[in-house]
Amino acid sequence: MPTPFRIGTRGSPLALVQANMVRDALIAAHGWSPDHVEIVPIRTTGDRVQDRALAEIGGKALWTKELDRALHQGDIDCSVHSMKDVETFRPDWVTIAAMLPRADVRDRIVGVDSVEALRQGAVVGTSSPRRAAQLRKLRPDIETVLFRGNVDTRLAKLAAGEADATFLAAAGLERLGRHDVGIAVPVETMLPAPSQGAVGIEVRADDRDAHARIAAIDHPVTHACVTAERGLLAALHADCHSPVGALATLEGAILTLRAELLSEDGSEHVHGQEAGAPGDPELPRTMAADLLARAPDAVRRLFAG
Ligand SMILES: NCc1[nH]cc(CCC(=O)O)c1CC(=O)O
Repeated sequence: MPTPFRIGTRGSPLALVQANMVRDALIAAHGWSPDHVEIVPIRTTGDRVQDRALAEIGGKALWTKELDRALHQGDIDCSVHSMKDVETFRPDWVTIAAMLPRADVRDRIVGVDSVEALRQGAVVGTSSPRRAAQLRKLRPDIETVLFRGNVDTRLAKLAAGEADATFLAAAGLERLGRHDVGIAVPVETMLPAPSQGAVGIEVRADDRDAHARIAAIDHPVTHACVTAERGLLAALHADCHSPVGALATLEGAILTLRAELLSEDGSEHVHGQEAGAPGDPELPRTMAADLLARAPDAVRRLFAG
């Protein structure tokens, strides 16, 4: 029997579904037999710590540190991530070799049918600085409380009356088969997090075999859009503390990047939209410079880098 190709993943239900999508794609692309691919779940600090905001306890590295170590040591051949959870700046020894086709990029609101339908003074559970700021931009009367944990934990908190509503990414809900949960919020109302809905696969930069195998399942449209969104984050020196929404779309040969930066309470904000060639690293850089130049002080201060 050949040595199986090892796919490293976090152990959460969503992460395992996404790892299985990668497994299925590899089997289909290479005609491999199912026992040629092995899924290796790895428990991360981010999975263990559920009671504080992600930003507070160390950011996106919490989801990637243990997986990085396993990849670096050669315990796994690739690692699968929600691109939204992948740090803006990655070490040189690792390469994002592919992205799967993106799912619905929108947030879903759970508990009420829309942002507009929230009662005056409602309480909304979220730990996302972006969602809190975007919500309070539209509805300054609303209060936010900390909500973390997996989908079921958050829904249980909602059912227990800890909040009137919460937000969850449509992508995660769909991949978990929870099509019944929540109502999609239009991107015009809440611009999604950069990379939301995209699954990425990393390999060691020096592992040419793994790179070739993984590159075969790449979805170039998703890859181009998410690369532009991540380029914007890099140019802004932004991370998971930063209230920023961004969404790139590709139609024909034109990539359109939309972005919004907000102050923490959402009272100040700046929005931009620019079109250009996919893969042009100048597009997100120019956009970042333009947004920062136009941003009110309370916003620019958050992106001082
Ligand atoms: N920050 C946690 C996280 N990372 C990826 C997803 C969902 C899947 C995705 O957006 O790709 C979620 C949950 C959420 O935001 O509701």
